[in-house]
Amino acid sequence: MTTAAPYPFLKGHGTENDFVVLPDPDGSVHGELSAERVRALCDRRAGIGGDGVLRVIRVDAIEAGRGQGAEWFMDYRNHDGSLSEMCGNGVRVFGRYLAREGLVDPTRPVPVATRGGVKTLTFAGGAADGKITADMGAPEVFGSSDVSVVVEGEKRTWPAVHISMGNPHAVVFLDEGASLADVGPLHDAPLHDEGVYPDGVNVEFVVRRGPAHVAMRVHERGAGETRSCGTGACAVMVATALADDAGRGTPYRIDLPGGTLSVTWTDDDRILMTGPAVLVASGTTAL
Ligand SMILES: N[C@@H](CCC[C@H](N)C(=O)O)C(=O)O
Repeated sequence: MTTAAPYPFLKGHGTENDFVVLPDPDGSVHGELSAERVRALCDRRAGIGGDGVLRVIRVDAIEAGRGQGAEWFMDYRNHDGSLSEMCGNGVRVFGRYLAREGLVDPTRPVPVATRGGVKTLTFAGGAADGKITADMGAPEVFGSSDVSVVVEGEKRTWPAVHISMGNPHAVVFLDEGASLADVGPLHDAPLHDEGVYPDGVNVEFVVRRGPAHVAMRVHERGAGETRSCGTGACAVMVATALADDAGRGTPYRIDLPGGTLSVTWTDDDRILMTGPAVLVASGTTAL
């Protein structure tokens, strides 16, 4: 691997879904950010460590003319260097960085361009340091009977609900009385139908905790089991609200190993996800 000149990075997380943030406003620092470099940065022993990388780059430097009013593009990469359309925890961390650096005005909605379209961030109380709500747009629900997930170690197959939040999800409801630990270790990616998910899938396992309240574990495409997944929490909320036949506008509490997110499905078919976003370190690296 080639060694780069030292360049700035930050480390942040949203409900312990953690990211290496790479400021690269005009695209001159990283050029074509290689999968190899992403893997080196995300390595938890030899690198900085993270579930993914968030490159902060101006729309004009990467997708000129496609920002629909957004100035900034979240160039998201998974831990293994693969691309994803969207990252829900990542976009809040991305917004935290922009607000902290004075690159956006947190008293106003902030549009962020992603491969999954423009997502708009709202900062609680207009403050740069409170919770952040991401308007994740409309979910796509593809049905509930023809998708299954197999966790090899447990030799179990579950039906799953196929939902897209820009990226693909399979939501599995465990039987009443089951616990999330019953799924067993999620070291390997759950098996899934390649015909349904040709580009892989994020798999969520869900138990109910009470009215409009669930808990979940997630195995992320390109990252393994993580402590949280924002788009996964949104997919889980949609699947649960459909199962509940719930009216729109009810906030659902989604507990994850790394924290709690609140997700609401609006009357006009948008998913609003609210949660924390934290920057914990900054420095330079030549990785
Ligand atoms: N952790 C993210 C999702 C990241 C992308 C995902 N692994 C994929 O490949 O689609 C989130 O918070 O949404």
